Amino acid sequence: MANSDRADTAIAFVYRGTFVHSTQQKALQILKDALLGVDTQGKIAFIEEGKELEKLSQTFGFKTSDITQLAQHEFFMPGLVDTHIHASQYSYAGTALDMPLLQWLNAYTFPVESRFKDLEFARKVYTQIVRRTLRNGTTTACYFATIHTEASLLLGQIANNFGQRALVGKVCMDRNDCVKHYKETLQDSQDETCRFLIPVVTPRFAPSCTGALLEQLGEIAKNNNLHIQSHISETLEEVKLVKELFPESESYADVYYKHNLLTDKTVMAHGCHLSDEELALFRETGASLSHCPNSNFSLCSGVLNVRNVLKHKVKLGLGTDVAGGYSASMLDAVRRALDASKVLTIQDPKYKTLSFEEVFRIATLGGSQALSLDDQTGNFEVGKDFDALRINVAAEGGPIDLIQDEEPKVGLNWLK
Ligand SMILES: Nc1nc2[nH]cnc2c(=O)[nH]1
Ligand SMILES: [Zn+2]
Repeated sequence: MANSDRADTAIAFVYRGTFVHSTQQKALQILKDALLGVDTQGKIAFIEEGKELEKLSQTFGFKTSDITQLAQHEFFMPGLVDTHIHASQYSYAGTALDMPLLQWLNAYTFPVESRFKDLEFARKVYTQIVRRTLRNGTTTACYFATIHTEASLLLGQIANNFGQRALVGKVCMDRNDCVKHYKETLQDSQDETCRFLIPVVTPRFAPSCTGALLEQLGEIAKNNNLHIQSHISETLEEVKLVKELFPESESYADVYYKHNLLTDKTVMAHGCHLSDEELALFRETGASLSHCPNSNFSLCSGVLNVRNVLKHKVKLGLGTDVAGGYSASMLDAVRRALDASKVLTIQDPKYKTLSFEEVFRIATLGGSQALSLDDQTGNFEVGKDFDALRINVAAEGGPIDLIQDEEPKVGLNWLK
């Protein structure tokens, strides 16, 4: 839209100062002394250099006295996007990390998740996780809830009340031999997914679902153009199990592909052990991956080769994967993603370690692309929602000690 068209929309806020974000071309762009206007719909009306003030105030009809000036040590950045987090597992985050995935699910996860039929318990945990992630700077989250529809709806309501952009999945699973009461019938899973208002179609992962359920979920997603989320190739043991359960499929990715669950609105967590052929299938279908390094280390699952994912041009976001990941902070996910990349460099010195700038992009713009929300959020482009964090690196009592007379640097320490 041209500025002259945008001028028709009333401006609600104008900010002047430093803006830090990512674009397709630049992993990290720092715009100093920029002017950003937000219209009454919360959308970015303009972002231009400060020297354009006169022209902008005439075009958009705001007074210079209306401008909010950021302080020297403040900047705006896009809200962080957590592309994979189990809201229902928050109550035991930071504990129970002494087993690999399949045993961990049976020993800790399923018993806790089965408690979410109790709406008061659900309200308590879901309120805490939404509050906590917002405090950590997560403005968009793609949540797994549990198999309980009412509690899953409650999570959506709580996120909405707190102003967090949330995709919420009622977990679907009609196969669970370990905690026998924590599963649904095929019919219930299908009916309850349809009853759920803004669902992300959420088969837990292939081992928890019969082929018949995967088929139904693929149909529901297709007929309603819905987002889809699940897990894939997190551990080698899981990959082997999927081979046994779905012998007719060529690969783990093929199981989802055959059931219409790999689409351009699909986000799959982990993918540590995907082959190049499977990555090519992701690229072809437009499906994306959520990299969850804290979880991958904590459950000893594997190390995702992010360079290879990017080389295959597969959309990629970051996830905390609470409670496989022990931290609900996306800043932690950024740090762990860098650690994971360094592990690969230690193993093979020719491996090009990810830069901080690249991981910043994956945590913001990459996440919004992975969730197919990049027309609304992810960076400061005109027409997108103004979805931002105002960072003050010199905040009273904050975690950073500034060295005087130095230019503020953008690094890993701006959020705690
Ligand atoms: N990390 C993780 N992996 C899974 N695979 C299937 N379910 C889960 C889960 O709850 N957490
Ligand atoms: Zn997960």
